[in-house]
Amino acid sequence: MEASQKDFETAMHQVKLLKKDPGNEVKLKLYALYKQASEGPCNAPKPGIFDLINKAKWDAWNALGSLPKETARQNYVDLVASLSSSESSSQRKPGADSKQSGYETLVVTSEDSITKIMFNRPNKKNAITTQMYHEIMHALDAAGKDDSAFAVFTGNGDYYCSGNDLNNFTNVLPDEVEEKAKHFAILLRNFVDCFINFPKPLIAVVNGPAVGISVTLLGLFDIVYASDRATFHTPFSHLGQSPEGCSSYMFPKIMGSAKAAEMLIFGKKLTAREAYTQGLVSEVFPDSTFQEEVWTRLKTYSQLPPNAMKISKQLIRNVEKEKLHAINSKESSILQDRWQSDECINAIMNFFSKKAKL
Ligand SMILES: CCCCCCCCCCC/C=C/C(=O)SCCNC(=O)CCNC(=O)[C@H](O)C(C)(C)COP(=O)(O)OP(=O)(O)OC[C@H]1O[C@@H](n2cnc3c(N)ncnc32)[C@H](O)[C@@H]1OP(=O)(O)O
Repeated sequence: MEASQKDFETAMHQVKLLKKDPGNEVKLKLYALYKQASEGPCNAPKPGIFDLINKAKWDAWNALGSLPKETARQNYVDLVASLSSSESSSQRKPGADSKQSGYETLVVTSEDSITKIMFNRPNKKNAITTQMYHEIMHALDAAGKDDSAFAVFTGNGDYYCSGNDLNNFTNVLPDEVEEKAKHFAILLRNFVDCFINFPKPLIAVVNGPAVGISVTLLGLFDIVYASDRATFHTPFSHLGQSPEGCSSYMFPKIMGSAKAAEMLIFGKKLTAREAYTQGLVSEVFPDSTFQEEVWTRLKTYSQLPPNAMKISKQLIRNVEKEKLHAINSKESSILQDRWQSDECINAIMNFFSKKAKL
């Protein structure tokens, strides 16, 4: 049914009740539709080029050409209805309805133009199970296509993430090891590829200790904020394994080969301050104010023009994309062999016999 004059008047009243400024672009659209609906095609003289505000209004109205009054009225009523409904949904309790369904190991929310992907196995220090690898890939794919400005990873509980869930190694029968190792190498390669390919700014909010692959991936993030309680640990040699997440290339590039070697070969654990000094972390915050300071800042950044941010991210990252894919492929194939080695199998058995807490 077409909008009536009464609907139009009600919409004009609703506009005045909007609590949030809808922004200049929307206000110009409202103005143009209002003028077209009430007076028809633009008939006012064109303002001078330095009369910027009136010229913008005139341009918006004039751009509607010969749009019929009834259509303009309908479009005006529809636009106001969408503004009112998005305002009332944004007034709902934060997080109440923004949580995306279909995830068991993550909490994925979209609010304030930010897609937040939270590791959600706090009792297991957010260790990454095979299900979680798949859910993260799915969440990244969706976040790359949704209307958020950027994606943020963080952890629920006291840990950011304790890396690969070592239970991924259990339940593998001796005659299945070769096949499983091949399968996991493909999974790992695809998983890391999702981070290399992610088109928007990618931010880590490292709320606590980070281990293994959750650390190496940080080299593929654009910004890393850390609580001063966070630590960064890549105990690959202890586990009979080798670096992944493109860290064999990104870490020496970020922190220099001497510092990267200490982390990736000897498993030196860094404090948040050390990680900051070495360029892995953008900024460190006191744990007591971490969440508040970081999210306030991210909300402000999320209001910047999203396409500009996306293009800048891609300019920074795309030069090395092919190289990173090749490195990822190499690291995954080396790990495929490592997982079948005695060094690795013994280290995993040690973890489960609780002989070797890292
Ligand atoms: C055949 C081929 C299969 C290949 C499969 C490979 C799949 C892809 C691999 C990609 C490459 C990734 C590499 C890495 O990430 S290497 C790093 C791996 N992570 C670790 O080695 C950390 C192990 N955990 C610990 O050392 C400690 O738990 C930790 C220091 C993190 C915390 O110690 P704390 O004493 O504070 O707490 P608990 O140990 O009591 O932990 C609480 C419970 O959480 C469980 N937990 C924690 N981390 C892990 C983990 N990574 N894997 C599995 N389980 C984990 C821990 O066991 C406790 O559980 P319970 O309460 O049930 O005992």
